[in-house]
Amino acid sequence: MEEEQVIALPESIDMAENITDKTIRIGTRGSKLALWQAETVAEKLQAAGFKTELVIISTKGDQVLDKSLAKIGSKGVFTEELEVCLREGQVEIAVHSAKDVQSTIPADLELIAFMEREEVNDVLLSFDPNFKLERESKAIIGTSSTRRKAQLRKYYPNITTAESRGNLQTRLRKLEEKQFDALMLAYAGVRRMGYEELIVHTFPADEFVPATGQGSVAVECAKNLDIELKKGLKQALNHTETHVCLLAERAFLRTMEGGCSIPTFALASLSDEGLSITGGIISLDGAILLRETMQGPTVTAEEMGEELANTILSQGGDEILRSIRAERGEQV
Ligand SMILES: NCc1[nH]cc(CCC(=O)O)c1CC(=O)O
Repeated sequence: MEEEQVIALPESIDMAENITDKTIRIGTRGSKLALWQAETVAEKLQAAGFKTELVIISTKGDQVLDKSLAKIGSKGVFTEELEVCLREGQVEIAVHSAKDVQSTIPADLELIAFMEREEVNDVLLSFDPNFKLERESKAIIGTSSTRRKAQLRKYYPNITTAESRGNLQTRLRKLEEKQFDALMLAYAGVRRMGYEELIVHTFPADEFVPATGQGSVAVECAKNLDIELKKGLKQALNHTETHVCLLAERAFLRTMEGGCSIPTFALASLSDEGLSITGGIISLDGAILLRETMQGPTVTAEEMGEELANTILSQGGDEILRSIRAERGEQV
């Protein structure tokens, strides 16, 4: 006897039709790099069947260009206004450079995806193709990052740095105007903007360990967004390997209570043996560098990040943090 054929529509198809009915409004900053990131997210979502719309939102980090980030205050300068829109339901998701996202995000919001990471290195750009960075170089390098300044002071003691806040186009204009000889940036942004031909030096990531999250794009949403929709978005956007690495790095940053204007750094990577994370802190003058590497199974990513931070703090990292905060007149 023939078996009766029951053709049940798989639940997932049903669900997919439902969640893709709604247009996903994507909140983004308006800089060229931010738009590149948001468009990449939109393309991935469209490939998964979603309809998308970009909503451009200006942040304090875009508006205040005459102060370094350390002076504006490190918390959420590039993310706060986007988070307000998530909360008020004006957008379903917000897209950020993972590096710009605070280590602890507000309780009513969550990070649902980290996109596949680009090469993590910092690079130097110059309009002079013969520009060479040597250990004794006396060049002026444009950067406003406390981490990059401190690392330069350690490894290139004769270098001078000059401020270079603003979006990548603004910084390139400053380079063009010869406000400095070379401009230091994350390779990820340079690549995404198509400025690779100006690269004259690539810093090795073991000396110039990047900032937490460098090279990855983070996607944030309100916690109370429809759970099936969240699942669908995560499936379309999240890169599992990058996610694991960022969990470890972000746990490190959270435990260090660093924020983006403190010269901490962390970089995790995956291999057959599991997860490896290198991280630490450097004093502003580059004189004291604390850096450690830990290895372990991927399931312990967050614990490893925390343990690494506690190790660094107990080796004198807490002292470095205290003196940086005291110098800035913050409460210690
Ligand atoms: N804080 C600015 C910022 N946020 C993300 C990037 C670059 C792209 C990335 O790392 O994802 C940059 C510029 C830079 O550091 O050169």
